[in-house]
Order: sequence, then C-alpha cells, then structure tokens
Amino acid sequence: MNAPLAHPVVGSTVLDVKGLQASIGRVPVLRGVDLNVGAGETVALLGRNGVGKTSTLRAILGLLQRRGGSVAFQGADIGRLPAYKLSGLGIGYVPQGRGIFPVLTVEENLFLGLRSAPDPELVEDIYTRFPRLAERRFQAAGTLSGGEQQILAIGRCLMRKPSLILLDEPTEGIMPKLVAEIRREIAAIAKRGVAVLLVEQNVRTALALASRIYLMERGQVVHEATSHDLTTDPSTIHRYLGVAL
Ligand SMILES: Nc1ncnc2c1ncn2[C@@H]1O[C@H](COP(=O)(O)OP(=O)(O)OP(=O)(O)O)[C@@H](O)[C@H]1O
Repeated sequence: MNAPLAHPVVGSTVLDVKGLQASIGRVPVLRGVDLNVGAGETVALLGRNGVGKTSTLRAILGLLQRRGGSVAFQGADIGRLPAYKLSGLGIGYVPQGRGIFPVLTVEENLFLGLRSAPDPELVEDIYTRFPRLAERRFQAAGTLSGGEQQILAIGRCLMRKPSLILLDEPTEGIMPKLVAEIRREIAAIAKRGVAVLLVEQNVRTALALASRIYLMERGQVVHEATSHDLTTDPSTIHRYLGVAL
C-alpha cells in the first residue's frame, strides 16, 4: 500500500475557517464558525441534530451561500471560488447520502468527473484496498449495500488525490460490520497524510478517528477539545450532546 495519495506538509494549516456565516433562505444557519485543520490531521465536528454541521461543510465548499467570514485552503482564500473548482485544488467531498449514481457501474462511478485518464496505479491501489469494489467493478452501483456505496464514494474521492477530504456522516445507516471497515479506511487515508474534516453522529467513531473535536451548537463552534481530553472527561460530551460515552 504505497501509492501516493497525498503529499503531507506536517504542521501547516490546510483549512482555516474564520467567522463563517450562512443562511438558508432568510434563516441564519451558521453564525460565525471558526475551525482549522492541519495537514494530515483528522478533526471532527460534533453536535446535536440541526446545529449546522452539514451546513458548515457545504458553506466551506461554497455549496451554501456564505454571508460572511473567510475560508482559506493551504493559505489561499477560496471564498470566491465556485464549488466545482475546489476538487482540482485538492479538496474532496463525500456528502451525506454518498452521491452514488445507482444505474452507473461501480467503475463508472469511480471515474466520474475525472478531467484526465484515471491513474492506473491509483485505480489498482483502490481496488486492492477495497476488493469488494474490484469484484463488482462492472456491476451497477445500485446493487451495492449502503456500506459498500459509502466505500465507493470514498474511493471516488481518492481518485482525485485530495489533500483534504470533507466527510459527512460516513457511517450513518451502515451495518456494524462495515462501520469498522469504513473506520479503518478513514484511518488509513489519514495515515497517508490526507487531512480529514469529519462530521459524525457516532461519537465513538469521531473520538477514535479524530485528534481534535469541535462541538457545535446553534450554528457556532462552542467548544474545542482533544479527543483524549473528551475521552478522559466524558462530562463535556454529555453536556453538549446529551449522550453518555
Ligand atoms: N433545505 C433547507 N431548508 C431550510 N432549512 C434547512 C435546510 N437544510 C437545513 N436546514 C436547517 O438548517 C439547520 C442546520 O442544518 P444542518 O443539516 O447543517 O445541521 P446538522 O448539524 O448537519 O444536522 P443533522 O445531523 O441533522 O444533519 C437546521 O436547523 C436545519 O433544519
């Protein structure tokens, strides 16, 4: 497993979000979100339903209209760039619900939207990592299970060699056997130096994968902590999320 998926620059900030505001219609959904992700770091956004986690990812990508604040990627302001340009810069996005086209084959989904011929080494690497995708490469993606579709969506994102991936609830609605596999894959991606901003409902998954956690309430980050601190003092998780660890 040594295909080059990214070129880590240890210690530098990959994503820097300051005071991000956004509305849906007239309703403000983000009221000044501040967060950052370092190169090769996995950071998770946690919060109760409807606090604005998905909206944060969408606003970073420009899929939700920003009303204020700034978004910098590798030190450059991307606030005015249209969403479709971001993939070329090295920002990958795996949306909630995965965005898989069920009537296209697994391989067609994997190669979808690439601007140049797929890198054969990378294709080989992805099929080696995910043998289930290799076995079904010419099968309609709609025949895959939810977990396999999630893995396909992650694979498609990796085809573009991102240095940052925004992952929205990758384990939602996935059977437990595949949750472990998806967790392993996210950890493997991070190990290769790709930065990950993860939105998760599953607190244990978030704590296992991320080194830092941002807790959101009502469209803002209200608390930041290391996973280690949250694990050793679960009262913070209980206070913000209402769940016991
Ligand atoms: N299309 C929409 N129209 C109107 N309001 C919306 C729309 N999408 C989201 N919202 C509202 O925006 C707020 C933030 O939603 P968002 O999906 O970002 O939250 P979330 O933290 O990701 O929640 P969840 O975990 O339920 O996905 C919520 O109050 C939600 O009801």
